[in-house]
Amino acid sequence: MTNRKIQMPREVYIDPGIVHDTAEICNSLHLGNDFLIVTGSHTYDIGARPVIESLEKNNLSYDVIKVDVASEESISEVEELITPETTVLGVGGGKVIDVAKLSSFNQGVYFVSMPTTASHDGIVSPLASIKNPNTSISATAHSPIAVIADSEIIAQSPFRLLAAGCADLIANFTAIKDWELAHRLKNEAFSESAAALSIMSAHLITDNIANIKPNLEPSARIVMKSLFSGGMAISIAGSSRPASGSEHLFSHALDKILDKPALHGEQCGIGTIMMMYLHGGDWRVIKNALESVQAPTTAVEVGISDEEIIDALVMANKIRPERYTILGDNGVSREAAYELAYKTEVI
Ligand SMILES: NC(=O)C1=CN([C@@H]2O[C@H](COP(=O)(O)OP(=O)(O)OC[C@H]3O[C@@H](n4cnc5c(N)ncnc54)[C@H](O)[C@@H]3O)[C@@H](O)[C@H]2O)C=CC1
Ligand SMILES: O=C(CO)COP(=O)(O)O
Ligand SMILES: [Zn+2]
Repeated sequence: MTNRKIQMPREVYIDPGIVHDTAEICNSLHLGNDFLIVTGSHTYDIGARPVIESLEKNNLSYDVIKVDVASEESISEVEELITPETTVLGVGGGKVIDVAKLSSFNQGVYFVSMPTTASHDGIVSPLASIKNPNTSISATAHSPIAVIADSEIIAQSPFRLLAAGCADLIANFTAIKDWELAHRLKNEAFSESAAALSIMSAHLITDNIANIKPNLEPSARIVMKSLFSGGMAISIAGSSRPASGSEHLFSHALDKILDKPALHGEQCGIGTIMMMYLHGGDWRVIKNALESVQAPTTAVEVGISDEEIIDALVMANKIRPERYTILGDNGVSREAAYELAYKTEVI
């Protein structure tokens, strides 16, 4: 069977306090009695505790594992705890959700996505970004059976994380330009509906910038809804193409170079400014939008040196050679990379 399927979550909840209804929601979906909570060291108290309370109140059994990196190793550790009866609950940031998503997919069991913040657009997507020492892959996994996003928990998460989520969405503007280019130059399959949904998701942020503020539930809801529709675009495309282009390759390159990378969305946002310049678009509009949501736009703000920015720009086209972007087959020269970062005020 070669037909491509589009997967979507069956139920999506974006509500304040919804985490306390985890057991009721799982019961209504007939997800059984055995749960594995995949969470992180920070997110255990914030997100996993109320989940545990809900499961215990309803006499559902559970196990807990904490993971902090999205690597093959953490996926194997989680898989060891999964039985055919397990439903995996991924409670945390992007890395936790990717590990929960891929380990449950590998073991053929259901997965519920429970974000504790709105920092990335993988919350509902069927793909998992996995990093190993030499590779950064976008692995095929599955969509969550349900998304339970507690907008109160998300609103109280550090605003830097929400700003990163906005930047990950603003990156869609250059990701779509790259995808269109690959379609025209390399005949790569292109989905009009996925592209339109991706751009609409980015506009949900740029059109609502004045309403995205710290510690406000309605703000968290706007960001979460935009990440949801951005994730749907990835589902329709069946690849991260609508949300990941040259700006993401730059971010993946930084992840390889840096001991302590900045947030995924922050790096992608800075990459979007520079890639919009390369596309001949209005990079200042991107910079202003990022500034308005308090996302960083310069290397200094994220503690990255000029040299590391240049290294990442030069390395970016080699990260996923099969993903054609404005960086072309040969990438940018060191001199051009310097000009690019300098002219866009990144360095
Ligand atoms: N599967 C996909 O389609 C996508 C995957 N990604 C991946 O997601 C990852 C990036 O996700 P991030 O969430 O930025 O990184 P992350 O998972 O490392 O989380 C960032 C930090 O936020 C903390 N955090 C989460 N919720 C919190 C809360 N409520 N209060 C305080 N701290 C909280 C975490 O503990 C962590 O220290 C990357 O690995 C990226 O490649 C990003 C976009 C799409
Ligand atoms: O981060 C993503 C979309 O925002 C997914 O990207 P990658 O496929 O490049 O890992
Ligand atoms: Zn991203």
